[in-house]
Amino acid sequence: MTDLTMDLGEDGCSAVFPLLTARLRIAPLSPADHPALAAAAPDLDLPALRLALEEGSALPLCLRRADDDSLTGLITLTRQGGDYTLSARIIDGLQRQGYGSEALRAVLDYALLTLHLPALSVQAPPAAAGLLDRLGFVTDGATARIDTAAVRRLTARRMVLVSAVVLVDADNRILLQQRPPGKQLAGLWEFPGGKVDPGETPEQALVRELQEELGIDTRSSCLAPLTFASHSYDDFHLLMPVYVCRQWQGQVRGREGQTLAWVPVRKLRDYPMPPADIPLIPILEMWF
Ligand SMILES: Nc1nc2c([nH]c(=O)n2[C@@H]2O[C@H](COP(=O)(O)OP(=O)(O)OP(=O)(O)O)[C@@H](O)[C@H]2O)c(=O)[nH]1
Ligand SMILES: [Mg+2]
Repeated sequence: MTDLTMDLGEDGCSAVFPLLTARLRIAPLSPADHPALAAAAPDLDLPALRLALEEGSALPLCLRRADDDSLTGLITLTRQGGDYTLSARIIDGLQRQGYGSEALRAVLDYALLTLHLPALSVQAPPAAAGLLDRLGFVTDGATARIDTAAVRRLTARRMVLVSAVVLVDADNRILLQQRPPGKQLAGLWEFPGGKVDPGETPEQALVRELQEELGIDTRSSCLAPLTFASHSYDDFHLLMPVYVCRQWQGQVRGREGQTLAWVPVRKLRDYPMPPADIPLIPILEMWF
């Protein structure tokens, strides 16, 4: 039998949570969630959920929007004997916006491929049949069930290699650029860089991208490996080597219409970044 809360430390922290999706942060229910949940879903028995969480027999996961932290829903994994069930609740007024499937993909991935639960079942109202079918559930009467193989098929993603660079100026500030409207993750602040083309090394890709995006010249020898990001987006897995560069020629300018900002490392958290970049912040805080 699996302790559903095994990834939670004594302080409720964990290396796994929050699970991040394109729009959501998914984290175990905490007392700070109670007021919003009680207001949005008064029928939920919050004390019982907290007790089950403390006993390790249930893992209630709160869904909050990453941009404004507003409550979106609750997904609960429950152990009953040797069986594991799932229930999902999207707050009234927020249904049919894709939050359910976005969150369920991440939670199924976590439950079956990280916690290694063998299978999960869900009480399936007829209205959810289409969604559950798309996710890979097999319906039998009022119950739908999904197993590890189906979740692997659901979450299989192509690997995309992207090189990025932390450009550091003489005042130890770091260059961020804002993703322009119309692109994926528009409005978020990222490190310059881009996809590695076939036949290119990650360093060659960066030298090219820095010229295309910022109009500056540098060389592979000026790019020192710093760290990497590895993150599953809904439709691909991003693997992103991150370099640091302090030497280049030319004046940095946004050649693709993007807004630029030179940011002292202590201010990085003021700039909303793509989920893949969040784990990079403490590393930069340590180094700069
Ligand atoms: N450059 C860059 N890309 C990032 C970062 N973080 C992150 O998730 N990505 C993701 O990596 C993917 C590729 O980046 P990109 O859009 O810059 O690729 P690109 O320059 O080749 O652009 P293009 O495909 O529009 O020609 C995007 O989905 C982007 O959201 C980051 O810090 N820098
Ligand atoms: Mg780019």
